[in-house]
Amino acid sequence: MPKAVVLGAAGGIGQPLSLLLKASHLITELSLFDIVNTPGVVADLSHIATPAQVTGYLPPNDGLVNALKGADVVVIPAGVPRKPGMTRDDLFRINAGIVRDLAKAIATTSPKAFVLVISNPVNSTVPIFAEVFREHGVFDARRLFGVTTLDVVRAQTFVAEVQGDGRNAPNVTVPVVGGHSGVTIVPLLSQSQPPLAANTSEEKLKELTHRIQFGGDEVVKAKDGAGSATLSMAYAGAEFAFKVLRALGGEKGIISPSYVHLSADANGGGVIHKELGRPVEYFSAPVELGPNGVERILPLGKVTAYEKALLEAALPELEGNITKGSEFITAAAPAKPANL
Ligand SMILES: NC(=O)c1ccc[n+]([C@@H]2O[C@H](COP(=O)([O-])OP(=O)(O)OC[C@H]3O[C@@H](n4cnc5c(N)ncnc54)[C@H](O)[C@@H]3O)[C@@H](O)[C@H]2O)c1
Ligand SMILES: O=C(O)C[C@H](O)C(=O)O
Repeated sequence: MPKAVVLGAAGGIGQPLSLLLKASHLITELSLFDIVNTPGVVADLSHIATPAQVTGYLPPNDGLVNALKGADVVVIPAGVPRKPGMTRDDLFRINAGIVRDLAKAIATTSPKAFVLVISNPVNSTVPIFAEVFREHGVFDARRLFGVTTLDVVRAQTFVAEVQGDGRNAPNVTVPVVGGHSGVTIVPLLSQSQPPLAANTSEEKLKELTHRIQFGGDEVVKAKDGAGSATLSMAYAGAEFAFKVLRALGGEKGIISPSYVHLSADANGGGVIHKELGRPVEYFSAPVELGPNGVERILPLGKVTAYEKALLEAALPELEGNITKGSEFITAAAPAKPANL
């Protein structure tokens, strides 16, 4: 039975996420790391009568390394959240260095683990992980995931509300693709199941799209300086982690959108490149999960002219975010000695 690790476990997301993981019977070991307050979180969770045995670690010494030893799945909500008026990209200055250091520890301690990145800006932090893993010779695109599940969860909820039955949210499916910030979040509302009413106005479609793209801002505004989504993110992060764990356990046919390097499937994301009309390195698309991680990236399928325009609007920002993340590592790498 697998070991799950949470890095940033004492934070706003980390605590409820660790609770949901502790409550799950899919894991037997739950290892928590944070730079503060881990012992209290561990003491609290360890009284819950579920199989997972909880251990906690702090820096300095080998806290992070010990937390990561033998990890099968590492979930990462470490880093600072937004305040009103900030974009996710504004978090790069602080979070890029945090995730780089966590990535180095994973690369050297648990290079085979599935890595689920929540820390923002996800569009850039995932490329940071990939480049650090590449530098250490352990990059496997099939095992690195940007967690975009919250966008899907929001889409389910908001579409069910528009359909007049909020209670049906768990039965609604809406693919949400692209990235995880503003216009890079692209809901494919034409593929909603159950479908939106045929007479849904263009205005309503735009309103719904905007709400899914900027749902995070609603929470940041309501929290008024006290952070961003934590509880809904913990729910979404756990939901995705459970899918990964079930696939790891051999369950077949599990599909979930996730932000991945498109080399993760056998044809290198060729289907998506064709659909988008240009190559893009990372993209959130529905992926089929298996015991080795990504088994297959599914095509986006039929999109409307409106959705095509949304995809076109998403790509420049997404590509800029990807380059920023990758170059944070590659530009800092020492130059290779010239071949004499
Ligand atoms: N992917 C998504 O959909 C999504 C959704 C919500 C929030 N987020 C992001 O998740 C991150 C965390 O949000 P939060 O609300 O939990 O913030 P928070 O400030 O409440 O918690 C962050 C935790 O990270 C810890 N931390 C900082 N540096 C660390 C390090 N080097 N190693 C380990 N832990 C470290 C902090 O001590 C803190 O406990 C933010 O970047 C936020 O933007 C992403
Ligand atoms: O909005 C944020 O900054 C946090 C998160 O990315 C979200 O979508 O809620």
